[in-house]
Amino acid sequence: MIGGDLKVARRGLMFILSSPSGAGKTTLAERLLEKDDEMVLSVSATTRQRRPGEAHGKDYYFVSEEEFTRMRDEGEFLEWANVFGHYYGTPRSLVEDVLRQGKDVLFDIDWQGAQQLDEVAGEDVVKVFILPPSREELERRLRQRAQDPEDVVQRRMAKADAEMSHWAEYDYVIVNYDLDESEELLRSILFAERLKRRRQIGLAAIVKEMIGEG
Ligand SMILES: Nc1nc2c(ncn2[C@@H]2O[C@H](COP(=O)(O)OP(=O)(O)O)[C@@H](O)[C@H]2O)c(=O)[nH]1
Ligand SMILES: Nc1ncnc2c1ncn2[C@@H]1O[C@H](COP(=O)(O)OP(=O)(O)O)[C@@H](O)[C@H]1O
Repeated sequence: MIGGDLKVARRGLMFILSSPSGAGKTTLAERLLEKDDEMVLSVSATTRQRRPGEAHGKDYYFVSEEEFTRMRDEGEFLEWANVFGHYYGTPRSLVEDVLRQGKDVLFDIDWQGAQQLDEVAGEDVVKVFILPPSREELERRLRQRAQDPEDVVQRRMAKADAEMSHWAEYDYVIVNYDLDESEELLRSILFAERLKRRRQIGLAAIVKEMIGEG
């Protein structure tokens, strides 16, 4: 809901975060979700291995290639892509349920997923690209995270340029220098997008009553 005592319903939005691996999108997504009860994370299916500390059904649905293929062929994904040699897909059911409630869905997906969602749900999609301050800092963060073996870190750094080359397809870009600052910037984008006139439902009738038009 929006505003103080004035309760205006709204259309839920599809809030997409993309970035090269290590730039900070997962951390920022978690911070956004912690403090916002009108937003739900879209949990993707993936064939990549679970990292230490990751939980099935929370961070991802970790599935076999066979299961992923079955889900894809049965149309269970809103979008899917092969990223860094593994499959990732967005299950359709949760997204549709959350949007129907007028709540927002947060997506941590790559540029391929963002393109596909844009095609199917354009005006409900808001896309934010997170850039690292530099390649050196990106590599430092990937290593500091210590969730990937050396060969994976190298592969993800090699792919970073290709990922970042899609920055101009996004509505907003945040250079993630400082986490606290980036979190506030991201939240300000979200709040502004929620207040867009075309996302608020029933305003015409409310204003009409307020200004006493016959
Ligand atoms: N298209 C698409 N990309 C996804 C999905 N889930 C995760 N990704 C992307 O896949 C890439 C790898 O994700 P992950 O293995 O968690 O590594 P991370 O980027 O280091 O967090 C990232 O760019 C994610 O945004 C999905 O459902 N669809
Ligand atoms: N602004 C920042 N300054 C320093 N470290 C950061 C910043 N943003 C993220 N990190 C750290 O960088 C690592 C990668 O962040 P993560 O959210 O996993 O990136 P991604 O999901 O984009 O791969 C994590 O250890 C995270 O705590």
